[in-house]
Amino acid sequence: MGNDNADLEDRHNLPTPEPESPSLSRSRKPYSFSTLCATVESPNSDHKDQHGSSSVPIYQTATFKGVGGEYDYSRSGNPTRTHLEHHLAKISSANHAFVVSSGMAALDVITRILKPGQEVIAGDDLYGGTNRLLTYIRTHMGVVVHHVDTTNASSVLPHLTPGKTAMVLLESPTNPLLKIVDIAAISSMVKEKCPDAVIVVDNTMMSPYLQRPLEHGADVVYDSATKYLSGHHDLMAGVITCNRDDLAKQMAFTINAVGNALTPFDSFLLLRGTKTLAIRMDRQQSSAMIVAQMLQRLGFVVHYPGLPGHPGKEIHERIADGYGAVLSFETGDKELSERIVGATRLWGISVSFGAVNSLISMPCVMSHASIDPATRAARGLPEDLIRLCVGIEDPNDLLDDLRHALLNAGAITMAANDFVRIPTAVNKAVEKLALGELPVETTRRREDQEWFVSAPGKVILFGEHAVVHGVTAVAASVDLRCYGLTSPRHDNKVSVHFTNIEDYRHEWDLDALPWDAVSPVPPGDDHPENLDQRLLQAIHERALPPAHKMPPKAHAAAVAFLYLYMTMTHGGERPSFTFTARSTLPVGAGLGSSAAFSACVATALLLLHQRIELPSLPPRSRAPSFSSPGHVHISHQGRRAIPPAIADEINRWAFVSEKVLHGNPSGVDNAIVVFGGALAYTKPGFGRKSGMEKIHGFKSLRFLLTDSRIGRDTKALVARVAQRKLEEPHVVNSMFEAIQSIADEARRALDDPELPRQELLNALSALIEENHSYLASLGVSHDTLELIRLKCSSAPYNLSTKLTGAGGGGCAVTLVPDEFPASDLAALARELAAADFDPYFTAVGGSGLGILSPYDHGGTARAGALLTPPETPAAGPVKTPLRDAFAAVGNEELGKWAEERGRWLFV
Ligand SMILES: Nc1ncnc2c1ncn2[C@@H]1O[C@H](COP(=O)(O)OP(=O)(O)OP(=O)(O)O)[C@@H](O)[C@H]1O
Ligand SMILES: C[C@@](O)(CCO)CC(=O)[O-]
Repeated sequence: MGNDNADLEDRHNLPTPEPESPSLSRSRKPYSFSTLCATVESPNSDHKDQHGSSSVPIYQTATFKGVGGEYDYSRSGNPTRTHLEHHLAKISSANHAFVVSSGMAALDVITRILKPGQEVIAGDDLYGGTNRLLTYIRTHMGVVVHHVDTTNASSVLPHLTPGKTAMVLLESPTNPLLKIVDIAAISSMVKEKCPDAVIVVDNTMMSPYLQRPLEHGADVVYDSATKYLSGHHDLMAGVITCNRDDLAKQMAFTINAVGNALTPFDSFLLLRGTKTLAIRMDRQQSSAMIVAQMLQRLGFVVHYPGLPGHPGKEIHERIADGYGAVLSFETGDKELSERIVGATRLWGISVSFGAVNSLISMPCVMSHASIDPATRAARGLPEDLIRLCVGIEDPNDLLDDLRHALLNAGAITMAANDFVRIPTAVNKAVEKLALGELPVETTRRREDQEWFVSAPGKVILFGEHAVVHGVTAVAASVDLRCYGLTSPRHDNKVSVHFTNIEDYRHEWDLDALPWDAVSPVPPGDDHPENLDQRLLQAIHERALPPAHKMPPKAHAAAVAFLYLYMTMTHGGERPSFTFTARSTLPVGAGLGSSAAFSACVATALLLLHQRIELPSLPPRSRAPSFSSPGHVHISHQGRRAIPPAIADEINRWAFVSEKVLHGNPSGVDNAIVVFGGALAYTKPGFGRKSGMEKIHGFKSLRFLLTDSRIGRDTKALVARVAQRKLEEPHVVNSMFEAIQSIADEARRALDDPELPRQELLNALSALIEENHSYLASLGVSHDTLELIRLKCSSAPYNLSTKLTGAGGGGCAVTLVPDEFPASDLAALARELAAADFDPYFTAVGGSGLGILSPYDHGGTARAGALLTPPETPAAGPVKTPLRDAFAAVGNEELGKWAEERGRWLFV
């Protein structure tokens, strides 16, 4: 037994120390959630480690020596646990946090607030263990428990009895049906009628990263920390947070009295797990969305609040910051579900969720088996329900394994090179569709609305050409964009309209396309590394006029469009629409017009072929106020409105289009135009660390871009360099090595916060000159580019210039120092224009790919900005509210006009 004398007991009533975290007291901008997670601070100066250990030590001791110290017995208090509790209070924005031995122990502590005769209102779709404990307190403690459908906030009202209702227990989203409860609405309703009732929320499905119910009226929140908070399924723990001192005091008493506080070692493990909560959760929920989309596409009834048409989506987005990583789906047949679960290999069959590894289960036979079948049926819990808890594995592996399991179990089959669902006797999805029970959004065809997308161009500062051969390139997006608009047609035709290329139009009868030559890529799969030559040949020979009979640029663009259209087709769906492209970028001038065009085509086709699901608007709870309706660039807390998994998918398909247009692209152009900002990009397969890294400090730089107006062909120039490398490998390779050093040095300089500004600019200028001289030696400069260089470098300008992109004409980029006089810049621009060049001043490092949100009915969108309204019947007259204006608006106004159409979601 511990020392329970009154004095000590008093000390342990409120063991959570007052947070002295700099994040709370500092006057600077508060840290974002992931930073708070990763930085564990001492609760107060008494807890500073004497040796300065950077990880909180495990005080693996039951007792502490001495009298009158802060700690005496680990049941009552332990330094490792104190650190953990302080950390959890900090990330939960709570005044008090307690950690106990499991999530159920947390609920046990909370329900001990109740007294016989009092009443509890709880949801009817609760976790089985919660249900079991509530049944126990009902039968053993004389507490009355009402189960109501809390997804309908007003269902709580009839059971609210002042003086009797002591607790309202909520869970959102519910597990396993992912129903959404309006925590905020219920809280205010309860507070009004029964101000003494304690509102308790089980937040396990979300974790404090995605939802903090204390901010929405809850009094006490608990999490099973066994799940997301720890993340590794290597401990059991429960967390209780609250702001009310009286409740905290009561619960602290119970924890000390019953002795269920978390052990020192588990406290250490949990603290460690919590540090990576945000990063795990980001990955897990983006993969969950991909899995949910695939299952929905196959025709299963999927429960996931991130899917359009989910009944609680809007409420959830108001309260939470993400959709979580648990979803469930119905197959229509319990035995089929059992076969599916048994056939997975990567998805582990297990109860629980929240770990880094993915799990699959059937709630009715596992986690919810403790609820009797009749009650399950009464609460609408389908016996065939499969729950998926998505981990951090590669999403493609997860999709692949699930598809195999569905295939092996006989839930889907392969037809016309695509997976399709095999109807079951009790195919609830089909029944619901037939009965019109599914929400309109789910049933409305994508092609019946207009989709408006855009992508920026790019400027390569260092490493073009060499990047194709494995050298790192440094590049940034430019603020000139390509726009793509799809407008519905109902005549079984698909057409393209390239306004920048002689206003070229072409249409195809969908049935007349060379379908025999296509090998579609199933949704979720990657396009093979090499292009399908058979399809390319068929497109050239059977789908388009000979190249010399149409503008060559339009020919190339049409081939890329059709190649992607046909390769993405699946499930026999062939959407009929017009794709219109317009660009404020000069086409074929080295500013990535092809990559921007490719990204627009890829995005539009992924949407129309239902291969990506557009996220709805970012949750509003912590979103900044959008000063401009056109820029929902960062949704909130540094997370963006288009999730990384979707951006990756768009980037992969944009790369395929680039391959069609360019032959052997490095991938840098499409990466920049999709992800925006500034990147150091290294192509994989050359023994160097590949991938992309964000570069900071680029946005503040100013550049002048000058179009030489000499047309050139990137494909031919890239091929020329490859040929030169074959002929003189030593010479060319040593130039590539030198360019690699230039890129490395530029990155180091840009990343060095201590480097004085002037030194940075001097270093970049020297590197620009050096890089250009290697490109000239590679044979990709041009007389006009040398003339531009000469003009810029002569007095009084003295500016450094290099070619950018493929060279051979196209654009030059000139670094403009901060203090460069505006009058000189204007004079230089005049001089360049007089020599028949086109100078551009454009911002760099801005937004990447954007999609005009189709969900924004009203909001900040201006009147008339709606896309096809929801009531448009699927087969009704074709509505194309954007199309005519898009084609007609002047080039100068295009960017502004696009911005004003509504709310843009960006990568
Ligand atoms: N707005 C557009 N409409 C239709 N096709 C376009 C458009 N913009 C670019 N393209 C396609 O991309 C091709 C231009 O690619 P190219 O690589 O030669 O130029 P770039 O992308 O501007 O330069 P770089 O690749 O060096 O950055 C065009 O020939 C055309 O096929
Ligand atoms: C010339 C090149 O390096 C850049 C074209 O913008 C080609 C590529 O990277 O694909």
